[in-house]
Amino acid sequence: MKPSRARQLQELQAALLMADSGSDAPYGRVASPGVDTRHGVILYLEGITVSFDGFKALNNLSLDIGVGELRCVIGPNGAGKTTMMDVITGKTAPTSGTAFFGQNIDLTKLGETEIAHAGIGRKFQRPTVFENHSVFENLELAMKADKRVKPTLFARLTGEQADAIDSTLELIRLKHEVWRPAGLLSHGQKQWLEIGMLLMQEPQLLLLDEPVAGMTDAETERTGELLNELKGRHSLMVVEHDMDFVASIAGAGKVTVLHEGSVLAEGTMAQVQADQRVIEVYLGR
Ligand SMILES: Nc1ncnc2c1ncn2[C@@H]1O[C@H](COP(=O)(O)OP(=O)(O)OP(=O)(O)O)[C@@H](O)[C@H]1O
Repeated sequence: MKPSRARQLQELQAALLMADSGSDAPYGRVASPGVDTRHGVILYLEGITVSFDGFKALNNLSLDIGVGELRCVIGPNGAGKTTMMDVITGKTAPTSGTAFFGQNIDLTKLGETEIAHAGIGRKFQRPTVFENHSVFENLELAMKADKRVKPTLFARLTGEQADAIDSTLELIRLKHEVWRPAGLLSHGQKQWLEIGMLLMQEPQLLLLDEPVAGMTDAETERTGELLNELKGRHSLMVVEHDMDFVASIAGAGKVTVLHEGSVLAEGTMAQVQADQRVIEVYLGR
């Protein structure tokens, strides 16, 4: 017999809670303690060094991201992009340096789950959606705990909850797939759904690791539009290898080029593309 929807929701919520307590928890759960962004900066990294047995994966890295900014980060293999995201999300402790979320939240003193709760969402390369459950259920389950519907048979979404799901569906272009099991979506649609699940947590800063890897050209283009729609409402850091994609979404915004664990160059896409050091270490390869 098919399990009831209430039962399915209970199981899913239990799975999410378990994921929450684990070190790889991708989604935050509780209200942000309040990020002080009065200076217009959402993320400050200063002099961050990460040494692995003496090898510096990050070497005195400094970088700021403004509130509402869409920042693209590029760099050749081994430049330190993943390590930098690991530091921001509390997965890796820096050997030295400071990392602040807004003015007041010292990321080096928090664990992964606390950082997710504080308002930093991370999208890994591979989509991790609940394949047997519909697009709607995936979004419903990802909703912040205090806003989520109780898993009872008679549970109803409030108007506010329904609106949040509806506007996210619109944003991630999955309104026409709302009852489709997530496992039947295309790769690109799964990636959008996972972005939607992160958005249900209302993060202030979203880190996206190669969001268009494996996507078709049409999906890539739509993802670019989506990220530009998110800009302003959220602050975004997009780590990408696909230069054409970065060129298409960066607009007049800043692009940061990492190399050997440090910032090699920073500026508009046109500026970094014209930078001789960048051409040598990355674009020229
Ligand atoms: N746990 C670790 N122990 C030892 N060295 C590591 C560890 N993690 C990363 N490194 C090294 O640190 C450097 C930076 O790695 P990182 O994965 O951050 O680079 P990346 O820019 O994300 O590369 P890619 O584009 O290939 O994903 C690499 O030389 C990598 O081999």
